[in-house]
Formats: sequence, C-alpha cells, structure tokens
Amino acid sequence: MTSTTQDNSPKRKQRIINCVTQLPYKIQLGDSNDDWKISATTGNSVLYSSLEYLQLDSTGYEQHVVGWTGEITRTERNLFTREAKEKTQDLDDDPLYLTKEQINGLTTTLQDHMKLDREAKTDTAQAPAAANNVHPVWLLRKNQSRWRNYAEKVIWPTFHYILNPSNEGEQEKNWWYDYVKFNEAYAQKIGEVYKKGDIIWIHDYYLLLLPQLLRMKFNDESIIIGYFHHAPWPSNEYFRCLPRRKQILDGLVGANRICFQNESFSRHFVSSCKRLLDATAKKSKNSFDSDQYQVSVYGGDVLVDSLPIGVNTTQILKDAFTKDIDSKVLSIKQAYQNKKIIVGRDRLDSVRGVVQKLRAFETFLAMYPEWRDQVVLIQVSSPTANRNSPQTIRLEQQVNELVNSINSEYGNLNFSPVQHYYMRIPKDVYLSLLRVADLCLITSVRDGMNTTALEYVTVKSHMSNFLCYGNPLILSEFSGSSYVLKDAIVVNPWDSVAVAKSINMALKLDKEEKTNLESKLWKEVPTIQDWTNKFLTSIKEQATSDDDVERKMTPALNRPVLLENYKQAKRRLFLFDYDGTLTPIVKDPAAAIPSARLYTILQKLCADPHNQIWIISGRDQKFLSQWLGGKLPQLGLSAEHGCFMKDVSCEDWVNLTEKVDMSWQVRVNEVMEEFTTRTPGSFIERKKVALTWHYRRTVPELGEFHAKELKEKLLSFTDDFDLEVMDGKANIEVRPRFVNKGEIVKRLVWHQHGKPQDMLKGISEKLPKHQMPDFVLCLGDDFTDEDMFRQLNTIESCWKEKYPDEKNQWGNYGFYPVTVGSASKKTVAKAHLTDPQQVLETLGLLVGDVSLFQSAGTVDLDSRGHVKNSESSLKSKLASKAYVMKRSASYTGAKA
Ligand SMILES: O=P(O)(O)OC[C@H]1O[C@H](O[C@H]2O[C@H](CO)[C@@H](O)[C@H](O)[C@H]2O)[C@H](O)[C@@H](O)[C@@H]1O
Ligand SMILES: [Mg+2]
Repeated sequence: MTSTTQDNSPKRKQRIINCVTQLPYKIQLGDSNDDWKISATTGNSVLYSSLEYLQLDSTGYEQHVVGWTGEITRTERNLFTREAKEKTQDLDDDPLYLTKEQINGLTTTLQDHMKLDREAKTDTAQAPAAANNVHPVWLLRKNQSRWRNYAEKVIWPTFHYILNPSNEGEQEKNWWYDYVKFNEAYAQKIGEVYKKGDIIWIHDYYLLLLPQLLRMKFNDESIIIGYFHHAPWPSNEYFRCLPRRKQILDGLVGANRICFQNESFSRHFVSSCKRLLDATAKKSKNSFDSDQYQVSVYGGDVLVDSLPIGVNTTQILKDAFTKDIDSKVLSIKQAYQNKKIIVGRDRLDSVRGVVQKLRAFETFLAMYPEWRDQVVLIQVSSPTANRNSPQTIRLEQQVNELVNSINSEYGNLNFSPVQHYYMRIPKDVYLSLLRVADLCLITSVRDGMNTTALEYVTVKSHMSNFLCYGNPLILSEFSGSSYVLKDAIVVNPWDSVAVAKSINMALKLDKEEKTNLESKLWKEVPTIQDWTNKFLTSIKEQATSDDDVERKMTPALNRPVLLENYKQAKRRLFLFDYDGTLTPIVKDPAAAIPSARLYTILQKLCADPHNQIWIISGRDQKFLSQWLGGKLPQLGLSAEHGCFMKDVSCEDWVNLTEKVDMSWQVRVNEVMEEFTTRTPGSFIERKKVALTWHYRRTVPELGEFHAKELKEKLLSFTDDFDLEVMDGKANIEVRPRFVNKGEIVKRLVWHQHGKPQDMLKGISEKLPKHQMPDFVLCLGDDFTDEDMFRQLNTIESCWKEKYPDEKNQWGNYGFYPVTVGSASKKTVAKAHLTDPQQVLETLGLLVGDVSLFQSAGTVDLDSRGHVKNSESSLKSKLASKAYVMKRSASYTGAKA
C-alpha cells in the first residue's frame, strides 16, 4: 500500500564513520596534563584532505572521524640542557596518565579544531558541522609507539617487497598482540558511535583486522563496511611469507568492499585470497571501467576493485599561486640563474628510490658533459619515523656518500650540482619548489600512490609567471602513480642509463612538446573530491543492490564472551560436526583424519568433568571409531547423520534405524552407479545406511551438472521411501528422513547432564532446568548441520517460555549455534567462524592453549590499551592515582 502523506521531515544525511590510523592532529602536553597544545600533523595530507572535504555540508554526508591520537608528547623539553637530556631519556617511560576529565577536555578541543578547519574551508555560511564528530581512540600505555610496531615493522616492509626474516619470536608476537589490540580499540570506539545505516570506511594497513571485528561486534546484517588500501599490496609470493597471513586476510574479508590504488594490487590481493583462503573470484568491469572481482570466500561474497586516490587540485592551485610563493620562486630562480632545476621530494626510506635517483643523475652528468654546470638537482628527503633504525642509518650514509661523490666529481668551489636537504620542509617551500622545477624526478621502487607526482602535474597545469607551464615529469614505472599518469615519461629506476637518457630528453623538450604533454597529463590527475564521492557512491550502490538479493550477515562468534560463559558454566555440552568443522575439507575422504592439534584439544576438553563432548557426523561408525572413539573413549559419537549413536565413555553403538526398511538402498545405489559411470572421478561411499555420491574429484562443471541431474532423479522416487536427498559439499547423500542431526541434538540437550543415555527411549521435556546443560557450543559447516542449529533455536524458544527467570548473566541460556563459513552464508546459526583453523583456535582458547590476542576477538580495553579488569589494568589504575598525587604535590611544592 502506498502512503499519500507527504514526508516533510528533513532528509537525514548519510552518516560516514571514517576510520583513520591517526587523527589529523598532534597532541602535546605541557608540564601539567591540563595544559595542552594541538597542532596539525604532517604526512597523510591526501587522506586528510578527503576528511576535510567530507566535513563540508555540500557533500550531503555527515562524517564522523575515528582515529588514534598518535603519540602524545610533552612540549617543554629543551634537548640542549643536561637536565633536559636526562628527562628525555625516560620519555618512553613517561606514563601520561590522563584523568577522565582531561580526556574529555582534549576531545572537545579536538572537535573544536575540526569545526574551525571546516569553517575556514567553507566560503559561504553553512549549517554547523555535526557536533562531536571527532572520536579519538585513546591508547596511553607506556611506549606509545608500540601500537605501530607490527604495521610498520612487519606489514609495511613485506608490502613494499622488503623481506625481513620474520621469525615469530617473542618480540614479534608482542607486536602482533598490540596490533590486535589496536584494532580492538577501534572496534570499541566505533561501537560507541555506530548507528544503523551508517557506512564505515576503514583506511589502510594498520586496521586490517577491523572489518571482521566489526562484523563480530554488531549483530547487524545491514552494516556496510568499505576498506581502502593506500599502500601497495604485494604479490602472493611475498604476502604468503607473513606468518599471520591468514588472520590478516580473515580480518579484511569482513568488509563488503575492498579497494586498492590500482588493478595490479587488487589482482595480487585476489590471488592471495584464492591461494590462502581457497576463495574463488569472478572478474568483470566496475562502473569506472577498472577490473572488479566478486570474491567468494567461506561461502560469502566480497567486492574487490581499485580506485586511484587523487589530490585537492583546487586547493593546491590556490595555495601555490600566492604573492609569498611568487617571491620564494623568484629567489630560488635567482640562486640558480641560467640553470635547469630538477626537483625531487621523497621520504628517505629504501623504497622511495633516492639512491637510484642519485645514481641516475650521476650517470646523466657522466653521459652528457654539456649539461654539467647547467643543471642542479634539489633533492629534499624527509626523515622517516624509523630514523634510528640500522637500515635508515645505512641508507643515510649511502645517500651522503653519493651526494659527496657527485659534488666532488662534477661540482666546483662555486657550485654543487646536488643540493640535498635532509629535513621536513614547510608546505610553502614545497610548493615553491614544484613551481620552480624544470623537471620533477620520481624514482621510487615501490609505492601505493606518489602524490608528489599528482601535485607537481597540478601546479604545472597553471599558467605561471615563471614560464614553468607544462614542465615534464619523469616517473618510475614502479610507482602507483604511473598507472594514472600514463603520459608521464615513465622509467625503470633500476636502469640508470635509461633514466639519464630520459633526463636529457626531458630537459631538451621545446615549449610546444611540453604543453602537449601537460595538456594530456593534467586530465589524468584524479581529484580527492571525485575519489571520495566515487568510493562512497559505489559502496552505497553495492549495499542497495545487495538488499535486493536479501543480504543476511551472520556476526562472527564473540569469542571473549564465549570464553567467559564457558568459565562460568558447570554443565557444558559440545556438539561438533566433523568434516569441514574440526578438519578441513580435502579431496579424498579417507585423508581427512584428525590432526595432532585436534587430538590435544579434544583430550583437554574431555579431561574436564564438567564437559560432555559429542561428534555428530555424516561419517560411518567405522571411521568415527577408528579415528576418534578408539583414541578418546570419553567422546560421544553419532554416525551417518544420526542413524547410529555411541554414548560418552561407552563402547557400544545403538542403531536408531534398526526397524527401517532398507530396500531403497538397491535402487539408490543403481542410480548412483549410473552417474558414476558417466562422471569420471566420481565414486560412491557406501555406509551402513546412507549412500553418498562424491564428485569433488571430477571436472568441476561436469560434476556439478551431473549432481543436479542425479538429485532430480533421486527425488523422483525417494518420497515413496521417506528418504532425504541432501546436497553436501561436493556430494549427494541419501538417508532415511526421520533421522537427522537435529534429532540427536534434541536428545542430548533434553537430558540430565552427565548421566548415561538410554538411546532407545524418548526424551522428557519435564527435566528441571538445573539438570540440563548451561552451555552448548554447536559447530557445523554443512546443510545437514542446520538441523542441529534449528533444534537449538527451538529449544531456546521453548526455554524462554518455560524458564523465563533462569537466564544467565548475558540474558540467554548459553546456546551457541555456530556455522563454519562466511558471514554471508545462509544459515539459522547465530554466529560464524570462518574455517576449521578458526574453530581450533576458538577451542584452544577455551582449554587455555591459545591467547585471546593470537587472533582478534572483541575484548574490552581500558583507555590505556589494557584488557579491562585485568591485572595490568588494575596495576595501571593504581599507578595513575599515585602519579596524580605525586604531580599535584610537586606542583603545589613548586608554587610554594
Ligand atoms: O557431517 P560431516 O562430519 O561433516 O560429514 C559429511 C560428509 O563428509 C565427508 O565428505 C566430505 O568431506 C570429504 C573430506 O574432506 C570431502 O572429500 C568430500 O568432498 C566431502 O563431501 C564424508 O566422506 C561423508 O561420508 C560425510 O557424510
Ligand atoms: Mg561437515
């Protein structure tokens, strides 16, 4: 029915929760923690300009920014006094204890800054910016840079093809735990901000686990999560070297859309998913005409594509052509009169190619003597955060040696051909250099997107007073920008001779040739506004189109809650499917035997007298007895989807189908044999009751096609025998309808916990609640396991009516029906785990074999990054109190 009333309510803006590694501000505390200074941070300027753009009302979005505060430092330290030096030594140990009031005060100041920035950028008077739209993530533990270690020392090098021998030693394990906590802290903060319908946009490799954590946190199937990867994504040969490769991919595939700077990075990512997660991918073109993949992983879909980031061209042109910069340009020109100026600006790390640039410049001067004394290379190298690492120190030495050698070989007393500045330069100086350059030289050996290239082309597009319009750009083919700036002079930075030749050619271009080049290049520069809009529009479209196909997302299992519930429960029941749940699916059913790790975990679970563990499988008795019951008699077993049962700590099997007519087996077997002959690679598994036709080893298309046909044929007569035909994992199974895994579950839950089963007796629903399990973890991967989940859901509804006052502290009865597969898999389970590996990690967590931080789960952290209520959190609270008292005492002392 359509409504005739007009909706006059103001249209609600689409809310975006933008998650960045660090807020665009730097916080410095003075001597007292109530005295702080907030300034803009350097770096990441392109992403920050996207945040600024989204602050504008005209975009139609309401943006909320979630980000870490970055390391909070103290302002007053003067490094030159002895006293100050001593103070600096324990800077790392400075605890920076902030009270709740101080944190609130700082948050308000940060929010005011964002508002002011927005107002400064808005020409016309517009509606006020969303109140409180900056949400800092506070992580104030000692050595604040700990949160960066895993991202910067393990992920970053691997993504840039620098292989550090990663040994998973103690130190690296701690980095990983911190990395997990960093992501957890974001999930927690987003939990405070998120409203249904919000789009969550996550940026870059510090937050690779966040998408999956959010799925775990929000029981909201409509949650929309987009991820943009700003750095390069390596080929699988490099990526697979990361010991945590699987956890990383698992974390990321929680997003609806994963986007990269270019097609080669998205292709690498898809290839990693295929090889490491056994994913499949369908390739097509997206609306911007670049490759797009529908990646099916753990039975669900993720969209993967690319969209190169841009720059704020309007702002750059506005900033670069001011009177102040005119005069700066003039003075640089005067300093290098009659000389061609080549400009380079890079961070000094091993991938920006400063060494390659200097070598190429040296070769250029050697090959073209006519240019000596006619060309200067102004190279600005900004220090990285890891300035004291041995690699950076070695690099600095190498660069200094090259600069000295070029200058002594080709310079003289009045002139040095290389002017190297190892420093951060202010924006106006940077823009002056771009303007003054006759040529810009970018020789990075790997980067995601080199924004200097985009900014240079932007500046050169303007008709300046200094006749630098259209001056050329030499760009490394390994830079992400070369995928966008297709008309730049593209070079291989490792080939010094070729780069030298290109420099010579570029410097000789006449005005017309330069103008020609620039007119093409300028059009190739993406703008930040366009990039932001395209990303958000396409993720919105994706969400709406998914709505049409009825998207239902199952949240990831909240493992910390499970652990807590497990610890408190006294009557625990475990209901495990076997294939695809406790062990990965493999080609040959006979090869899917339990791993040593699984045995250890099952042994530990069985050793606890509060636990009853059942394996409820489609496998036959022989297999289950040989590989499970024979080794661990404490296990309860159910074979052939509920046809047979063997009680806990008992040897005898009971046949629940004893009285059933089995004449159907001949007929089913005949049909299956016919299909086996027609389908090379297929075979029949004949169990006591059930028959299974396997087609995993056939040509996939043929196997699938014949499976469909076989199913139809079987269905045409199985009703007469009251049989069920089931579509399993690359198999078709037939068994009597009246037995199923759900029936077994019913029998096990409605039962006095720990007492032997009378298998042939019916169940009693009259048992008092306190005799039945208070914790039920039910895991399964397949269609047949849905019967177990459905049964648990039914019992739960029944208990709600029968025992409304006997819920646990989480407001339920401790039932965990969990499917093994992706979040988007169709299921009646309440949560999901991605695969058998995650199942073992989860069970390992319960028996104390796995630390909570080995893989991400939802953990409550305090504002310092300690697990809430943990020993370290309590210690830290006490220390904080002592610190505040000490400070106020010394402050009053100083005053007196
Ligand atoms: O209920 P389950 O414990 O999950 O058993 C279901 C069926 O699993 C086995 O087949 C499946 O796993 C094989 C080994 O990984 C794989 O090769 C096959 O393609 C899968 O269908 C088993 O062979 C069947 O008897 C079970 O019914
Ligand atoms: Mg299974």
